[in-house]
Amino acid sequence: MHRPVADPKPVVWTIASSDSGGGAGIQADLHTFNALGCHGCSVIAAITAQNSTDVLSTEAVSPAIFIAQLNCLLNDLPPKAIKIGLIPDVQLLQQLVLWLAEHKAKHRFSVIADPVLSSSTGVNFASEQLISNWQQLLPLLDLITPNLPELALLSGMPDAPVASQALLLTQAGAAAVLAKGGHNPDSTDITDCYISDSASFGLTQPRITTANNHGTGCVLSSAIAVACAHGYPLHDALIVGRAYLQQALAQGYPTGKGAGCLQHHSWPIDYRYFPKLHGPGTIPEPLLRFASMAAPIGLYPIVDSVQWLKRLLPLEPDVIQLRIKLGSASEIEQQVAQAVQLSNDYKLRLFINDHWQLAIKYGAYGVHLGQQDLNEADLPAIAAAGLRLGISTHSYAELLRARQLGPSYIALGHIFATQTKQMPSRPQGLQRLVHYAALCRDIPTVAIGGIDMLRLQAVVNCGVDGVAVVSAITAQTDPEHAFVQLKNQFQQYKVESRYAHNA
Ligand SMILES: Cc1ncc(COP(=O)(O)OP(=O)(O)O)c(N)n1
Ligand SMILES: Cc1nc(C(=O)O)sc1CCOP(=O)(O)O
Ligand SMILES: [Mg+2]
Repeated sequence: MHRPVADPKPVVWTIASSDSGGGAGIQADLHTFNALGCHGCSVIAAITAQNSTDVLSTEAVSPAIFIAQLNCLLNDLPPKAIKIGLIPDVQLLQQLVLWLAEHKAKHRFSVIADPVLSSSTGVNFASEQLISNWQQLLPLLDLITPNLPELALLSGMPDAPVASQALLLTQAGAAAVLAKGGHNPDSTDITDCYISDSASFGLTQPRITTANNHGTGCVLSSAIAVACAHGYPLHDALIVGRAYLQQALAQGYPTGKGAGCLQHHSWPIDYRYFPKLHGPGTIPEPLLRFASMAAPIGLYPIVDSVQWLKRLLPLEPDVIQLRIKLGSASEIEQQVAQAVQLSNDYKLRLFINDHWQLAIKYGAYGVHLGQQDLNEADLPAIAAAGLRLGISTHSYAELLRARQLGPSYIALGHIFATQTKQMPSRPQGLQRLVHYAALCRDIPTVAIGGIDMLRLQAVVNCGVDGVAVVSAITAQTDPEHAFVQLKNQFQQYKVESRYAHNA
């Protein structure tokens, strides 16, 4: 008998200590790995006798068994990512620095470290020597996630602004720092501050006031490590980590007499749990209102000339886009003017790609803009003119930025490899499409990139409202026939997928 071959689960390690109370440490890390679809392995540095109120005692393992765990796992279960947590022993931390220096480059795993220098129950694990060892670890880390007291200990500049302290850790070798703002008692929101060589931004969420908060740092760093192991870029891993933590906190439960635990659940898809991004090109909340799409998007052909519009408009596309990349300014203007006139004649919804001034001037139904285009466009003018706005996205970070602008639809790309355009990002694939579409339940979505008749049903089943295609129509020997087939199949798959969801 043949069994279906499942995709292998990425392997993630936690190098940390046991929390006998089950809410933090190795125990919380393994729950997080499992809930987010990874296989967890553990390298135990110490055993703590701990309950919900106190850490009563801590005993580190011997260096021999510490190294034996690392080496035996590396031989058989090499990690895609490693999370480092509490290592309350100078000798073990020194061993770890040497071990990572020897193996990290060759095995190319990500290392995310939560420098647990004190427990939430008030126990201080930090000695001068331990802090100095953490400083030696910095150049081996892809990300370090200190809270504010830990950041102060590691930077040695407790009175400097958070961003300056975080910058100091990057100058000492950490590839990136997420300074967690939860210990700032004055705010109803929590803002974490991210700094790397190439970027800095903030992630803000409402503070969840709860006594069930034991292990938050462990869970956040573990969730970030998992998202890295699944291949998400670090920016997106931070977003997934924050959303997972917020969801787990919102559903936390009491245990003993002290702090309760977080509820481990599943991949976060509820927009409520996702952070707001602050940084260049972002606004925290929609300040503009773009007109809505009025009717579902459906099959969405993208063409590069008025000639193509003349061929397809009589076939009544649900929505269509004119995407011109070549020609002089006056040629482009002429094409846009004719295209809008044609779309009015057929009473069909036409989006103009990139050329938002011309779209406003000639009164198109909408404008489609990419992330780069957004930096140059006058969004208030587009909204004031009553045009719809579609925005391209290729990651969680871009998706949150787009959502915060309140557009009429969000494009999710590129799902599969495409020959039509050079893409700087990797294909997203269907699993990510499911997550992105679920995060946009209240706003129409369009999948784009490498979609053809064979892939249409799988894409529709991911829950998108529309599917945008270029070559599946324009590169076919009979484009009109291809369009009609795609449109009909789209409708049929949509009905079937709705039926399947309701069954
Ligand atoms: C529906 C839809 N999705 C994505 C794009 C791509 O827009 P952008 O990222 O601005 O890239 P260019 O199309 O300008 O090359 C799109 N046009 N339409
Ligand atoms: C124009 C464009 N934008 C993309 C994005 O992901 O933003 S993918 C893409 C090309 C889509 O062409 P085809 O259907 O031939 O693969
Ligand atoms: Mg563009």
